[in-house]
Amino acid sequence: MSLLEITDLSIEFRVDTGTVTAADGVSLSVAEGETVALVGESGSGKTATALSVLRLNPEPPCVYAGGEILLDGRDVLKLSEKDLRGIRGNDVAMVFQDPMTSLNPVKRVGAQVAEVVRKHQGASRAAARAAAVEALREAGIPDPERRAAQYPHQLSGGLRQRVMIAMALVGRPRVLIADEPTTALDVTVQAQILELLVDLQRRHGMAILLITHDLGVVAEVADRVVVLKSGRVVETGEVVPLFEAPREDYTRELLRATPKLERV
Ligand SMILES: Nc1ncnc2c1ncn2[C@@H]1O[C@H](COP(=O)(O)OP(=O)(O)OP(=O)(O)O)[C@@H](O)[C@H]1O
Repeated sequence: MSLLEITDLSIEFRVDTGTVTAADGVSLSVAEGETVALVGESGSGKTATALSVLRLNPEPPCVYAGGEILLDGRDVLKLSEKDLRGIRGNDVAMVFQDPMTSLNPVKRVGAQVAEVVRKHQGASRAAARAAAVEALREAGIPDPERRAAQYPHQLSGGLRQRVMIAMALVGRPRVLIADEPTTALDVTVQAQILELLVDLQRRHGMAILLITHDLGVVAEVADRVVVLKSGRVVETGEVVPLFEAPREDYTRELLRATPKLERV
């Protein structure tokens, strides 16, 4: 059994104007050390599906109308809020598109990472600060001591994303969910962040669920791909064979929108 096994998942948002079905019988799995990409056009249900792994869709209006999400054999949909708190950041961590909205603008980044260290390891203030600098170094931030003393706005977008990755990895998660982690960055920096994720995965053997609309990114880093359309999986398979011979017109359309595909 894979580390993460989503089976027949249905997610609904029950809003004033009616019910929006964000996932309609989605099944996918991610094994240890594997990267699975979730692709699809805007509104296809990628983020709602990914957030459901940590039960982070707001309930209400979100209702999990069916299916299961097994994390190491435990169904996330049946867990108490207390158990979920134990999973978030420990077993499963997330990295989002825009680090500026997740980082506190008036706190030095080192202190923000140290806070996460203290939460996970209960370390002393000094030990947490040292561990934070190490985490920043591991995330490929040059001169991490100096950077730790800076505020988010003093860092480039790429460095801010590295800070977020450092924070996500402090709890040594077994699953990392990366939702459009490079979309806000320019192309060169995108490639560096993807390389960092691949490198960290090799070192720690994490399972990565990567949400992106960019099939170029998928071609570079993913092992398998799951194609979503209107909340349904229309096609799934290993990246290279699927990209070479997509079965569905929808996948072909997505591929046509991608200028060039390369693998690192
Ligand atoms: N909190 C919410 N309340 C109401 N509807 C929601 C909520 N979150 C998502 N939805 C709806 O669920 C559907 C799927 O949205 P989701 O964000 O998962 O798509 P996506 O594939 O991630 O799109 P994008 O690439 O634009 O982020 C959409 O119709 C969206 O409007």
